Amino acid sequence: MTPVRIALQRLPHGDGLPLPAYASTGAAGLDIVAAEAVTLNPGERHAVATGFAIAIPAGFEVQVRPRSGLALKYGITCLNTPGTIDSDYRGEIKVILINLGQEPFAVVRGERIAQLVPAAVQPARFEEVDQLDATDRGAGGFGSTGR
Ligand SMILES: O=c1ccn([C@H]2C[C@H](O)[C@@H](COP(=O)(O)OP(=O)(O)OP(=O)(O)O)O2)c(=O)[nH]1
Ligand SMILES: [Mg+2]
Repeated sequence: MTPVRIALQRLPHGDGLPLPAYASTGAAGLDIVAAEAVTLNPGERHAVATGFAIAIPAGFEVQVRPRSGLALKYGITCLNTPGTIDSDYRGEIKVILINLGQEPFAVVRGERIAQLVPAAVQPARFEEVDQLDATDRGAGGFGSTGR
């Protein structure tokens, strides 16, 4: 599939850092690195700078997702996962990391901290009605089909 082109502007503190990049041929996400060094104590969160801003074409979004290795080994994840980058956002991309582990975690500048997954957006319009159509499930949810 032809990749969608996303313009990227490097910010001064992003100097020398690699661009978002796929770590393998079939990777879904492009890994992004921290533009700052910060230590997260257990339970602490921080919007980690990436040193770049982007202009996503209309009709697309970019999701910010955690890396499973950091989550499994250190309890480091994205608090708002998946983070949503709107196509009209022109500020710096930040990664809201939280340390759910037991030990302090040092984010090193240049270390891969998350991944970006571009996705098509389906616009919708909510229309108020008096009655919804009936289904077998009805209002059942939250474990209604069993554990
Ligand atoms: O992980 C994230 C999530 C969001 N953003 C930026 C891009 C996004 O377009 C903007 C707003 O994000 P969101 O809509 O999730 O947050 P909000 O609390 O609704 O803020 P706003 O009122 O600015 O939309 O913040 C990031 O840089 N990283
Ligand atoms: Mg919003």
